[in-house]
Amino acid sequence: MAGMTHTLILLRHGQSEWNEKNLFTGWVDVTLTEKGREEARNGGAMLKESGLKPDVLHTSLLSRAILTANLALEEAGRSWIPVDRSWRLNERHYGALQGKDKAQVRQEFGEEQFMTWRRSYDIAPPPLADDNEFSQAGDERYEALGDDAPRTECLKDVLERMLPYWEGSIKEDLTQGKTVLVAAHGNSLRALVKHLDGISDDDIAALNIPTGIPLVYQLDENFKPLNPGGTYLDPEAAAANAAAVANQGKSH
Ligand SMILES: O=C(O)[C@@H](CO)OP(=O)(O)O
Repeated sequence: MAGMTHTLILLRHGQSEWNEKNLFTGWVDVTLTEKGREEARNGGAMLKESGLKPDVLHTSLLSRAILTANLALEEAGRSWIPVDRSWRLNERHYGALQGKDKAQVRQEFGEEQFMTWRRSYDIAPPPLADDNEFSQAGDERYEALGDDAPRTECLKDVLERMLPYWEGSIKEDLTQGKTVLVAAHGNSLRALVKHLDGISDDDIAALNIPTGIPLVYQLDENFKPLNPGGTYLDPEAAAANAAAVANQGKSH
């Protein structure tokens, strides 16, 4: 339909137990802290207040995104909407860094290596061994992936595995005129935002997504943002929270 616009809402999960402890998380399935639950409910209240009404939800297979979406939608009075979940929306697999303290990694390997692992576009941490306590090998939710299940990922890998889901399931819902809510993770959402806004491989390093604050995109008929960068429903809180994410590993 000519002139058709689409509404896409991105929501990063609220604070997780490992965000609080400052540990690299990736595919480890940790739950939300009480603060994270509160952030999720606040995000839902912001949605309600804005008048935006998600018609369909897409989440990763990780509990922190699922729980965040559930709490936010309950608050917004829309728990009933249909849901689609995919590993393609999962957080970046953090390889051998999963379970490690960010400040300790920074201290041991230095600022440059730490930031290369955290924010470079195409350099992944070393792979995580299958017998590591934080490995997902053998986790039934990834059974269908077989040997293709990642053991580490860089942001480029995340973008490449996320795109088919964006191009397929999400665009399909948007094309049907549905308001789509995507509840996912810091790095899977960075990948999606990079794609939507055409951010360069270098510039994406500086972009951080805050927890629990809905980021709304209005897209034109070619899925190009009419509001580049999207619009946070609470821009002030989003800026402060994103700065805190950027500085993780620098304290304690
Ligand atoms: O640990 C992780 O999985 C991510 C998100 O919490 O961290 P970072 O912001 O360092 O990429």
